[in-house]
Amino acid sequence: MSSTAEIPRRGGRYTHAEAILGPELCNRLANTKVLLVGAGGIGCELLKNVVLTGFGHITLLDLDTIDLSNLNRQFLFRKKDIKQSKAMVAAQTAGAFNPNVHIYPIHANIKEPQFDIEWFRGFDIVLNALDNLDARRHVNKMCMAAGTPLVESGTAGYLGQVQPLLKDRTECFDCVPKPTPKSFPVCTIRSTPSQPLHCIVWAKSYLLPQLFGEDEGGTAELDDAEKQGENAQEIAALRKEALAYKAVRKALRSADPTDDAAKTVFQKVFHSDILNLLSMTDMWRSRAPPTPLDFHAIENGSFVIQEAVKSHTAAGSVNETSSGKPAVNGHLNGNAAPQINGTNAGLKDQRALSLQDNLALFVSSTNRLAARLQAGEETISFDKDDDDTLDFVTAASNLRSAAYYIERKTRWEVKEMAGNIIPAIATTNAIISGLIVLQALHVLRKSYSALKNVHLQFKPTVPLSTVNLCLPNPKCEICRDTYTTVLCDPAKVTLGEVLDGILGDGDGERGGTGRREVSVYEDKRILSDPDWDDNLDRTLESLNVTRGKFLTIVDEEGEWGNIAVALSVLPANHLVDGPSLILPSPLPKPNYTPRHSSPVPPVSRKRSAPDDEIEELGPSSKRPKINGTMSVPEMGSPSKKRRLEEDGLIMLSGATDEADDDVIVIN
Ligand SMILES: Nc1ncnc2c1ncn2[C@@H]1O[C@H](COP(=O)(O)OP(=O)(O)OP(=O)(O)O)[C@@H](O)[C@H]1O
Ligand SMILES: [Zn+2]
Repeated sequence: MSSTAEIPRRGGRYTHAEAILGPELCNRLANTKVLLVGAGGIGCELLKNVVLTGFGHITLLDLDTIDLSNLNRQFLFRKKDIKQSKAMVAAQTAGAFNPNVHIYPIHANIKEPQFDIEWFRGFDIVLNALDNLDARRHVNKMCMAAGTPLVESGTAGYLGQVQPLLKDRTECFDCVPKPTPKSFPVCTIRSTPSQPLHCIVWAKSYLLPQLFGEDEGGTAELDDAEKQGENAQEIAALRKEALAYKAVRKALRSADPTDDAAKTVFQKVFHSDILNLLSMTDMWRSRAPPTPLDFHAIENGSFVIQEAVKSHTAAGSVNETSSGKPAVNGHLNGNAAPQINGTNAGLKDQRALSLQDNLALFVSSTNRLAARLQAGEETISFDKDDDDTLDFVTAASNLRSAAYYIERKTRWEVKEMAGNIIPAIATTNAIISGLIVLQALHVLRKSYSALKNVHLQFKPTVPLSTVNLCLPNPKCEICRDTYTTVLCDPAKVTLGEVLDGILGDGDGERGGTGRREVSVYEDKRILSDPDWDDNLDRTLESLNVTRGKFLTIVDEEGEWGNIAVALSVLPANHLVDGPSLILPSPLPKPNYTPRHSSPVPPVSRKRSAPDDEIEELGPSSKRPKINGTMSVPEMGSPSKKRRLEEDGLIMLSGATDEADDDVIVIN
């Protein structure tokens, strides 16, 4: 990106901007480099704003292509642009609004390795216009590492928020833990659904991936459920059921036209699996047992769903024939009124579907998805804008609902629920985008006291509220780490070389914090600890630690703060026979907080705890949480656990153990 000196901006299109911003900032904007991440609902509005305000160099990044459903609010796109890159089209459309600005569109995922810390350092400010937590957290971490100011934003229906995030001055995005998305116990989803959403989650997140996703073969979800104390017998039955998917997956991938793959799937999931569950009589003592579905009976309209009387049911049994006609004297218990195919008016998607309709939709969508696999698509995952997957989830969830006497949903409702959709409102996006630019201008002016968290709220009399910014959370694992960068060739440099280089000898000219007991992590993977050095002689590349990733060095004694080492590539003009590793200068010096005023040797400290039954450990919150392949208890690294166990100590882990996070009980 060039930083050409621009001609001073006077008059014309900048008259108003100059009057508001003042000549200095107005001119400075011409050379300002801004990164805009996301060209969706907020992104389109925001791009228009930054272009018209006169930000001179705008890099616009988005991974997606334009979809029909974007056109109602992403006004830089037209119908002819569908399937084109959002970043490219948005740049082209908005570029015409102001010929003095340069827009550099990138069609890519912001998490790709080339967008490393050096790349983020190249911007004066980053503006997020994203729609998911994962990408937001990634950009937050990169901005904290690079020291580049970030303005975060989000909208949901009528609500919106803008939050400026500056390293060391304000909270970062991760200083406050975010609520985890709503989840359900595995057994509710897999055996005992009681709400439409349970069946939709089952169809979208379990059945669709089992049939059309990657062949994982693993049952990690069930292992977790077992650990959490869910019904062991039920888990065993579910394991058996999961194994039986192999044959069904094969049928879907076979090109044999005589194969009735959709029927095979139906038989397994709506008949055999339900029969299996019914054999577990204990499960149905206090709840109504589901009804196995019958393909042919539904097809010819003779299938009757009959639920045992529930205490709150108004009268008698609840019956429905598969064509949708009420049978006997029943009406559906709280269900969508049974509708006969085609008789209820309204849009196609909002039509209530009879059992027969759902069966037909199930067969047709399964066949369409199977044809896609056979045409070479390796895996298919849910996308609310992909009609085949939406039809499949609609039909499968409704069939399951029928088996469990649960209200069925229209395709429209399933789309809303499966896509976690809160209707996007263009006006909300427009207001939030305006506020993002106002906050960005405060950042560029360095008017830090003017920075605010701004909320758009559903209160007609006070639509906007502001909150003063908070200081960083001292325990934050993202913005309290000390960041540094090494430039290296990961194919040649070993983990040990980086570690020794970064820690230095502690008192020599190079500085550093010296040799000490540390563990090294890459994201959630542990790569070494004081008692486990097997990886130190391995190259970074062989450990899959490459450009764009971070090595986090954690002091075993919890006295030094974490060092996060960002990996970048050697400069373009680096000599071929030059060193493969360029260390930062000076070396990073994280905060040092001695835990005891008079140092006590670690071993004697452990041994001298006899009558005190409890020993305090360093703050676990400083450690990256581990829940990847190598599972490490939250309270310490594997070596610490090993050492303590050798000393006859037991580490508590798991939610059921009744002890403080930081407590070890002596056996
Ligand atoms: N990791 C990422 N890298 C780059 N762009 C991303 C990333 N994650 C999300 N985005 C982009 O952020 C934008 C968010 O915009 P928005 O919330 O309007 O979503 P949308 O996908 O356009 O609309 P909807 O979800 O309602 O269909 C999208 O264009 C999306 O492609
Ligand atoms: Zn933080």
